[in-house]
Amino acid sequence: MSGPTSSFQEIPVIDLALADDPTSLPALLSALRIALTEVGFLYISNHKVPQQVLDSLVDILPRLFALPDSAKKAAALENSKHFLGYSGAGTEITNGQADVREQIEFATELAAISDPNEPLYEGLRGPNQWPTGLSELRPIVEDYISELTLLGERFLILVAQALELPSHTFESFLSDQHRLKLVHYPAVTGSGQGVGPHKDSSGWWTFLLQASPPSVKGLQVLNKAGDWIDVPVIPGTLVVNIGQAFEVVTHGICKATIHRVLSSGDERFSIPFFQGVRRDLTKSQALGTLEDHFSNFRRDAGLESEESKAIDSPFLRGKYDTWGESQLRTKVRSHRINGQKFYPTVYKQYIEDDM
Ligand SMILES: O=C(O)CCC(=O)C(=O)O
Ligand SMILES: [Fe+2]
Repeated sequence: MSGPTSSFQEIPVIDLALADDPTSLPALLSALRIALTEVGFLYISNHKVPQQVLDSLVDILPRLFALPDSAKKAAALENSKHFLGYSGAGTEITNGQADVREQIEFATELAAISDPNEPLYEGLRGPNQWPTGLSELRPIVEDYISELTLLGERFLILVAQALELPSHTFESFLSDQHRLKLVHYPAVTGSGQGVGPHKDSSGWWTFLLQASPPSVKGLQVLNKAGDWIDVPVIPGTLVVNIGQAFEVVTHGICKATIHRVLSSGDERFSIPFFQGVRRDLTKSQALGTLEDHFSNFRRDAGLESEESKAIDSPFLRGKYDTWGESQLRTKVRSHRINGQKFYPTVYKQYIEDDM
């Protein structure tokens, strides 16, 4: 199995304030490098996202999910060609089992493309849908997406430096569209699958705000020994993890680590932001751009080659050459009603193509 690269027992906390002083920056970069290459999951503190932007979104979640069904269904994801909107508990399957969570997916606000000459995957672009009866939500979500977009860009500069690359190396991979999910795990009796074990497939990096008090547990990550390690809420931090495209571009040096959420008797809220990869990125660009750097890196770091090289990615395994098409296939497979309705020419092929 390709997974995390070491048997870590806890998730490192990286203090981004160390980047503000050239004398403390090296300590940050070396801690970040270990987190990236040996764990694949980290917390960041002092991330500079304004507290009011975080609080406003966290505070509105209970009211949002308590809206009547009709208000949520006004934004139903199944009506969106762009896979944006509300989906109810049990409609998403991870690892062959239904996830017990309801969620609303938003993205950077973009106009839909109507040019039939554009690739089909450009259908992923498009406007958000908003539930009715909660007009405060839109500015709060839009501010949050703007701030997280900036944080993501700042963070990628540090990641490049930690991996001994020019500071702006990773910018050229970024999409104009990032995605944000507001997630509600209802309380269950006993324990259940909030979301099953998975690697994040939809983005470059994930920045997750755990939006419940520290007493509420649920998120866990898998280490190499096969143990599930808790990722408790640490106030003032965001959890950061690697998405599959980043694993591909770094030739497996940075792993997209497997994680899951267990439901419990406490309801739980969370807010993952998925930094997007440009849809026209091809496999050869993804693999070729930094190939020499990462093969030297592996040798210099003394990493065991076969293990760190094994990359488990549907993007690489699949027959579709662009990130956009591989994303569209993933979305169609998880939201089949949308697939049938909006992508009838490829629906059957994507569903039957198990790779
Ligand atoms: O709810 C969480 O803490 C994690 C959610 C997650 O892993 C995902 O939606 O990809
Ligand atoms: Fe995830």
